[in-house]
Amino acid sequence: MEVIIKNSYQEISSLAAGYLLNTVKNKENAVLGLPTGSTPLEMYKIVVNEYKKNNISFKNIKTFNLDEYIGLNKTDKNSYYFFMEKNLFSHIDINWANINIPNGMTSSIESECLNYENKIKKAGFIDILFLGIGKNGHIGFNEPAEYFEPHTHEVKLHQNTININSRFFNKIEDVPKKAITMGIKTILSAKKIVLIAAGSSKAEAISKTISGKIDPRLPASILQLHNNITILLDNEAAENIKDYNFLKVGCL
Ligand SMILES: O=P(O)(O)OC[C@H]1O[C@](O)(CO)[C@@H](O)[C@@H]1O
Repeated sequence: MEVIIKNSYQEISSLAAGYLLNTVKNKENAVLGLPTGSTPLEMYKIVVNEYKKNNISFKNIKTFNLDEYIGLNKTDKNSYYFFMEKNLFSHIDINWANINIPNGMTSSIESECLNYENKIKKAGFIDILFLGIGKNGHIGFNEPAEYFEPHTHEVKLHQNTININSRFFNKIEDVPKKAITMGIKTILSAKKIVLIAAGSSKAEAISKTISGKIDPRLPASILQLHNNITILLDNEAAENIKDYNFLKVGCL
């Protein structure tokens, strides 16, 4: 695990954007795994700005999003499809046929999940996957559980995730109770993972992710098994890390 700690959210967002842009520059048909949530917002802003300034093309890039709520239309301002369109896809020259986000309005969740897995496999797996992390250690929408769900699946959201995400909705009752998410094996099959976390609310989950026991009750802890992962933290998200001498730490 490579852990990089910077002073600010802005700095880690620039680093994350750099990983994304370099991947696109170096491999014109790269496959990107993309997150939603508040954390990657600045990364997307930087990517869009750089795209406008430089000669970068996303024409042959394929993307797979981590998750989507069940029951929200693409046009719903809280759907992750809408989020991605607003914050990234409508600003770049990506081919819309290359965008993949689980369909939360499908009539068959089982076949949607299976198709999603097959599409990732057919694309040659994800070259670089960006992750946020929930306060409870969730990645994508893989909530704390008794076991790791390997593949893309339907998940029942935990009440604390519903509470936290209710800030985006008019009222808590409007927050969907279920979602479709990539599974843990799907996530680990990415060739490179970049996890971004900012703020002290993530500090406990981050210290357990980095040096806690690998435990499905803290889903991100499984990332210890990935052989090419970079964790980008601001000082606050890093404040609970006690002993990282065994890690390759870049602290600038
Ligand atoms: O970046 P935020 O808004 O703190 O969200 C953290 C996590 O929560 C989710 O948005 C889902 O609740 C994830 O997609 C994200 O990784």
